[in-house]
Amino acid sequence: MNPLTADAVGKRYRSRWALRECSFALPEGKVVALAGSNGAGKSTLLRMAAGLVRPTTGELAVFGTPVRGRIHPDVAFLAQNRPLYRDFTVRELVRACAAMNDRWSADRVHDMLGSITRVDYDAKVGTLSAGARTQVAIAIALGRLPRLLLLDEPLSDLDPLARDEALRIIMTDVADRGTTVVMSSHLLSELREVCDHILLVDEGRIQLDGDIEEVLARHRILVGPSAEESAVGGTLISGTRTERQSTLLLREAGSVPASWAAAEPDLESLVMGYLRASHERRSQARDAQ
Ligand SMILES: Nc1ncnc2c1ncn2[C@@H]1O[C@H](COP(=O)(O)OP(=O)(O)OP(=O)(O)O)[C@@H](O)[C@H]1O
Repeated sequence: MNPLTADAVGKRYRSRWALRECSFALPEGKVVALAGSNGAGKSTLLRMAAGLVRPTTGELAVFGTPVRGRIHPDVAFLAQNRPLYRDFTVRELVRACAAMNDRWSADRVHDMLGSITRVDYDAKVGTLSAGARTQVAIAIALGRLPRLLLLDEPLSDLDPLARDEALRIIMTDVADRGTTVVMSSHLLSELREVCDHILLVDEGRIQLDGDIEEVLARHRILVGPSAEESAVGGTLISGTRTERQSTLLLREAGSVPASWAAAEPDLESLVMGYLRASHERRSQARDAQ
């Protein structure tokens, strides 16, 4: 069963739509990269999936059950600001979370904290480094034994070593329990190493949704003389141009003139190409007004 589906979901804050007509069905047991530029609607989508924000239109469902204003028992959500009681020690925090959750595995939390991060249980949460705090927050989220883990920017403000540790905790759970993870982030190169699936949101709409390998294989970056651009076949997503040379991102590239070089994009250039396209659409709409 799909861990998370969205059917024509939209969210309006006052007069402005943050998300519109978003439909998707995420596959089970995958690690999903939720990408998009600042203000694209990633947090809004995750908060709606966690039952913290109600959609204005459409419906989200977790394992087939519509999300109606409360978190599904199989879901754990870690918000961007990692809300933790800073005056508690790690031990007190873990005990408090155990008391607050009907379903809880102390062993899981101790495994994660003990063997992977070696966090000091007697340290006050507020005195931990940002990396250690994130690791504690992820370990606690996993204490709920979620089947769907929603993480909003789990890697932001972490140094490369702390990022690696945080990802290791997450991936250990994926390997041990087949958890589905949806992780918003701007760090595409890091996501590429751990994610199977991409959901790209921009302008409040889903721009890309699919298995990363398949999505990359459907696209090509073409570089060649600007004068011959009209001879290139396929669906143009976006391009950058100098007087002599064009660099184009195409979906389902068709005929490629001999003077052009073609290569499969990496995740970063693919996402950049789509974000550039929506930026161009926004500029054109502004110019037309
Ligand atoms: N509570 C709110 N009230 C009014 N507008 C909001 C609220 N929350 C979000 N928005 C607006 O909705 C849009 C989407 O915001 P959201 O935080 O979901 O984006 P995001 O993709 O998570 O951004 P970032 O990458 O910067 O965290 C933005 O324009 C934001 O200003």
